[in-house]
Amino acid sequence: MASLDSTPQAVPDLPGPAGTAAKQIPPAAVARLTLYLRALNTLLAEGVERVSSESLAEASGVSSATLRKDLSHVGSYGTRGVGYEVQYLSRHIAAALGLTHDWKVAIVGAGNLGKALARYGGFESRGFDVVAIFDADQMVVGNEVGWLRVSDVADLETVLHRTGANMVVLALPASVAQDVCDRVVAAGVRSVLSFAPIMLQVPEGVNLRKVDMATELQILAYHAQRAQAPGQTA
Ligand SMILES: NC(=O)c1ccc[n+]([C@@H]2O[C@H](COP(=O)([O-])OP(=O)(O)OC[C@H]3O[C@@H](n4cnc5c(N)ncnc54)[C@H](O)[C@@H]3O)[C@@H](O)[C@H]2O)c1
Repeated sequence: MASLDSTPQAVPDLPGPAGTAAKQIPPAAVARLTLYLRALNTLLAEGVERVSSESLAEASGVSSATLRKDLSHVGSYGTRGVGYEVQYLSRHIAAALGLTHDWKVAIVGAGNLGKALARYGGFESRGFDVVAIFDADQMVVGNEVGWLRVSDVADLETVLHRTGANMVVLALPASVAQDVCDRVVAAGVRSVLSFAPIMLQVPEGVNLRKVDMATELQILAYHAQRAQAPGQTA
């Protein structure tokens, strides 16, 4: 086990005030940190103050060795025989993931997907405030979605600026996604999540993530048919 020390102190790889980590955390570790954070927040809600690496690893579905290695990226080592202080570690991970930053999310496209996302109540508690939703269809503009009113995409730049949106979700047809993405980027937004089934181009310095459920389903289908094939195990 690595040397163990849970004293709350400044660590070299904690994020700066803008939420940018001084040291790059490997993408797979970033994904697992979100799992640890969820488990820690459940423990916090239950009033648990300390947790062993074994228990936290089990609650997150990883091995304790992986957990300890991942946590070394955020500079939190826990105390041998005592474990991790739940609130301290949760704050550390949230800071490393940039979740102490004030994230304001705008959704472009108020169709089936955009409306469902805007109405989902689970983003706010995870640090994401949905501040605007846009559409181009004048039959949709002005409609209420949750507590928001659909803005005209013609006013995209003005509304992004007024609301301080710093993340944009594209829930648009593929045919218009690149044009809208270009406008979003030109308006100064540096984080874009796209559901549109098309490869988008963004300049360097802009983070683009694509969600493709169809691809995920295809991967599942591949594993399912392999598991069903005679002589194969899952
Ligand atoms: N990746 C995934 O897992 C996944 C899952 C579902 C849908 N999708 C994709 O997400 C997108 C949205 O799906 P949906 O079911 O909500 O479609 P939808 O047709 O219900 O909604 C699209 C909305 O975009 C609006 N729109 C069109 N052009 C626009 C523009 N220039 N500016 C602003 N708004 C504009 C339309 O008026 C419409 O309201 C589609 O591209 C779909 O293929 C992806």
